[in-house]
Amino acid sequence: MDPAMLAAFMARMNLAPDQLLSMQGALSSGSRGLTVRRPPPSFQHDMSAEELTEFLEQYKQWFEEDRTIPAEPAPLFDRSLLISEQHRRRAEVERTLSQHGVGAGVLTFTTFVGLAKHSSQTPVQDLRPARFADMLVRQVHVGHYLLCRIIAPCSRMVAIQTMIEDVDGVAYDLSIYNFPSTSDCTLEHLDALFPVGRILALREPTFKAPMQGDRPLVRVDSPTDISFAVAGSPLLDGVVWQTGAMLPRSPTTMDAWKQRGNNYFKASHWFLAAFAYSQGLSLQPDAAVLLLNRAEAYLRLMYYSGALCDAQRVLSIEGIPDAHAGKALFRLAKAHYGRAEYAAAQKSFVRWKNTHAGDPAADPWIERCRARERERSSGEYDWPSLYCTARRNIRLDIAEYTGPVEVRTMSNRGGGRGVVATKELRAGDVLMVTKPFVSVYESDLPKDKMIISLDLISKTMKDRTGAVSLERIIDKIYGNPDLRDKVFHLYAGPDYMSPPSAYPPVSRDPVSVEPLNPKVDIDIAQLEAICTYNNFEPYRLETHGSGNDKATGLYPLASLFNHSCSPNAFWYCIGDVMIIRATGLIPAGTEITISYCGGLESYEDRQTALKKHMVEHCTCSLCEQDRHDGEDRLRKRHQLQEERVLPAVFSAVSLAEARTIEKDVRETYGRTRGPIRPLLAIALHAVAEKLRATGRPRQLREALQKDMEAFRCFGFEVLGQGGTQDSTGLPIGTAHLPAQASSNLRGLGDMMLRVAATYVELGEEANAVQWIKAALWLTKTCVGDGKELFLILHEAAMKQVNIYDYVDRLLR
Ligand SMILES: C[S@@+](CC[C@H](N)C(=O)[O-])C[C@H]1O[C@@H](n2cnc3c(N)ncnc32)[C@H](O)[C@@H]1O
Repeated sequence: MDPAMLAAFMARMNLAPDQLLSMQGALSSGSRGLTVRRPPPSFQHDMSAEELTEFLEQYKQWFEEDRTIPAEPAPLFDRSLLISEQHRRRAEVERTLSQHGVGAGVLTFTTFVGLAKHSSQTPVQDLRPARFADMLVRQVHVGHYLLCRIIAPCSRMVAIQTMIEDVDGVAYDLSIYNFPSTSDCTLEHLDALFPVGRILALREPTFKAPMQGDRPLVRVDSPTDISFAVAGSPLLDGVVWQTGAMLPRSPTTMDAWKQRGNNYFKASHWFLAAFAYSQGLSLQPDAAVLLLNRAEAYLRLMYYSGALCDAQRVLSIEGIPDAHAGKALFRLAKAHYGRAEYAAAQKSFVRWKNTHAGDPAADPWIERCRARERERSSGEYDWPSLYCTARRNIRLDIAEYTGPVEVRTMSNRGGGRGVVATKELRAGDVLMVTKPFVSVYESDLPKDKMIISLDLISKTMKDRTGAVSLERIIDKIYGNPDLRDKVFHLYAGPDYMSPPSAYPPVSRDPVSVEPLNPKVDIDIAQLEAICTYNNFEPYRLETHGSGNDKATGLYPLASLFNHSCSPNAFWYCIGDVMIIRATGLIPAGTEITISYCGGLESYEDRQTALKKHMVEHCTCSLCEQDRHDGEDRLRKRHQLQEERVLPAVFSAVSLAEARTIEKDVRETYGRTRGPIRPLLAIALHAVAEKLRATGRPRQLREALQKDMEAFRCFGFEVLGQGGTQDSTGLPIGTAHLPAQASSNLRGLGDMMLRVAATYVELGEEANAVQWIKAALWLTKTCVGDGKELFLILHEAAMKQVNIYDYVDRLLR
């Protein structure tokens, strides 16, 4: 920095002349330094659950302690040294990436969620400009924006990192988090978004003390806090850069931007294409081709709100050529479809068809619109076909359905709301079929990158699908600003204002998407809390919860259900579609609960899972009974579950040893508790399997007894071993499904079929048929449909015990 600039800076900082010397010393070394603070506790990847909780407590304490250090001026750093430092970082990242490309292992990143962070809610035009000289470290500059210019190429860890200068030529690091399209992008992609010379206006920036060293940095968490000040922007009026002009090498005409956008589009870089078209549009706002092209790019990005607005704008331009109008109409129709406005979509597709005689392009779309409308009004779906599609493609195209339920105020629940039945419901009734706002599956993510996200709200570690889901939600709101309330009206915990009592929020009109100057505010801290309180780990029926495809999904409507470990409704997913059904009779007006912790057997596991969802103390009947069994029994049961009640153990031990395990598990349940004893059910069935393996009639009969008891322990009403039946003629009661149904649907059906196979072996066909019918009833009630899906779901189990053909014939 030249002496004149330094003097100007000193004057702005209100620093006395005698401070100049130390300041100058700091220029090259940065040694004047910030207040020394103790280093944060360090995280180890192999921490136990207890150590992790302890670490997260300590980290939070450290963070809060750090916040009590008063804000202070930042030391100055030599601009050219910072630039060369950033070039060095960039080269390092390039090296790492090129080595990484040849299989150098997994890159691991750690991030924290749940720390205080500011996101601006004030439009940039209502803010006042600030310069670094006005800014203090450890301060959020509310009421101001920082006009800055990128002076070195980007690098990245979790955040995008670069170097910026303000109008005075004072330079510091900039970290940008959560910017759309950048989570796994190349450095060239970053260069296109944030090239050297790009001018940004950062709304209400946070100037942060660094974790290491003493170089403070500007941290931007919300992408909506960034406005891109392009040529002609009023933000640049009268601005003179001390270090001289420095324009990014970018197009200066609308046509050149269009060309650039088209190049990106051809390379499937949809966001970069939309970004380029937006820059062209800043030069010529009514350029129909740019709007049309951007609408198409937005469709690919699933920015349906943006696509709809752009297409509408084209259609409103007077004298638009027919070809443009046709394209705009088709894109408008697709945008309506993406927004689940099926009637409006159908109308637009039909309009298009009417002006394109003989062209069948709209026909399949019209058919899809009709199918979606049918699903939405009837709640009826082609489950076998959806199930088969979901095995290849997780994201399913269906319309959502909301059954006879509604959200009501519930003051005894965190968030103050819950879901109730609006009419009497019975086992298997569909309450909701719902799509995620976003979902992320392990299989969506690159194999060579690991993000560990440490959640300081729930004091738990999230898997990387959890970390990525936050980025995806931000991206979706960025491109669909009118959907913001759908997420932001969810419960964010007691640190935030109570959400509105009604849900879902009233639908808003679509909002245009302007990447240069976003029209929506996304509060990242609140969003992180919303994710902690509301995210699901979707259990997919077609993978049978195998755990190979971990996932995180935000299902806003389903998030309104409160938890119970013995719920009156159960849920599962086919692909990414969540289905919620009643477990049994639910009188009108009764609260409907679902389980947040799947089919976890042990009390301890359930409490750990509930911690992630911020349910402090579950008061459901199962938890009450478990607590009544006492801590010793619960500890013993958990230990048995972890060490003994495992398929590998049962297959290795003798029948006598298996019986001992069953006895040990039995003793962990108090005599007086109710019949639901999930771990005992598993042990009993394992013993039954060992008995079956002997093939001897006496043992086969005992196996049947064990399985009957197992069914009772899971929560079925067993009406008799091939004996008494109710009016349905089935050997189990059909008024009620066990809570286990959702997470072990296939397992329970398989068990029934093994019972049937045993009866076949004993020559008691009538009983065998009853149990096959029971398994069929279970599939029908839990998943809908009958034979087709039943045969698919249980094919492996039936083939294993040689009854597939027998069952197939029976059901024909
Ligand atoms: C996904 S939200 C459920 C809907 C929430 N009640 C609302 O008003 O938006 C999860 C939060 O609801 C509350 N909650 C859920 N089940 C509960 C229960 N059984 N008892 C008390 N609060 C519960 C907890 O605060 C939990 O973190």
